[in-house]
Amino acid sequence: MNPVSGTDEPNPMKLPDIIAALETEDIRADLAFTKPDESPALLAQRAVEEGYDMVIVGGGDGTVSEVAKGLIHAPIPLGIVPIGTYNNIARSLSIPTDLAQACQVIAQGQIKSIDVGQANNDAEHYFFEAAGVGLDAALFPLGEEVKDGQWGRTLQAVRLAISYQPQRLKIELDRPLANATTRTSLRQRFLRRQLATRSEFQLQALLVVIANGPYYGTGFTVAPDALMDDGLLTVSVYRKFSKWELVRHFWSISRGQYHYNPKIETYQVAKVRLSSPTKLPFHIDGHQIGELPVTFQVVHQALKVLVPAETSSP
Ligand SMILES: Nc1ncnc2c1ncn2[C@@H]1O[C@H](COP(=O)(O)OP(=O)(O)OP(=O)(O)O)[C@@H](O)[C@H]1O
Repeated sequence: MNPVSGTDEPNPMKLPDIIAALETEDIRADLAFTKPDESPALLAQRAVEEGYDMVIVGGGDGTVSEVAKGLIHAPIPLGIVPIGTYNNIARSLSIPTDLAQACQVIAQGQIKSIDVGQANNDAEHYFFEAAGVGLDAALFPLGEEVKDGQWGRTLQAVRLAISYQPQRLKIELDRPLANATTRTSLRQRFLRRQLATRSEFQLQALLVVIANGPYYGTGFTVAPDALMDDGLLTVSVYRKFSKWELVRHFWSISRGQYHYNPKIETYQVAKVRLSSPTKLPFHIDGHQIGELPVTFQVVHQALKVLVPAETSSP
């Protein structure tokens, strides 16, 4: 459990309720708290080695993803008690935020093997929500401080967003465009006819989001149709957006309303490579970890998670 995830009452005060809810479900758990400067992935790995039946994480997306990293390809599942601020991973998996209901899912739900994203085939660089290149990668370093209500940082983020220019990018998909296209914009339909057999293209874009699930960041519905178990990442290319359109779009997706916009091209692939003639950073789950070129790929069914029984995907 992360004692500081979320913004409401301190998590240790929720502990008696969580333990009682687990006991009601006949689950007896040993408890460990996360530390600010130590990845809880190690705790999860140790639990696997010591023969525990499952690992239950109480925390937000940062904590859930760190614990999950320790369980990639492990034989035991992850149970999630979402007590973070946005809980995108839990939301993507239809796990309730009510503590008792979340514990019920852990006891009575089904085990689902979900996909995980990976950057550059690097065992250190898994992602669960989304990766990105362009404006959001530039903004994410400011994100945590904005989340903490530091208004100076918010102003800095707005200034950066307004002055950010579209970037030249080369996008290489692992399949021909015609096979990667989901909902089609006019340009996509044009591409589909003209370039159906091509799998790479060059363009200028404000940002490219590579989503594993529907939600990321501060609760954005970024890829409403993304499933976490289909072996595919959803690549959304934001082209020719005016700043005003972008603000409007992100405002509405932060409120769960996703409107299909013909200026967003969407592709579904298992692997995508992005490169650029300029130095551009990329992020995974909000952490800026390197510069282009980068290859993102899906690791199919990498993680076992307890989700509500008989719920259709994600
Ligand atoms: N014992 C601790 N004391 C202080 N900070 C901690 C401790 N354990 C973990 N952290 C920090 O908590 C952060 C992760 O928080 P987490 O993402 O779980 O919550 P959140 O930000 O409220 O939720 P969400 O990501 O869903 O919005 C990491 O930055 C980590 O370093």
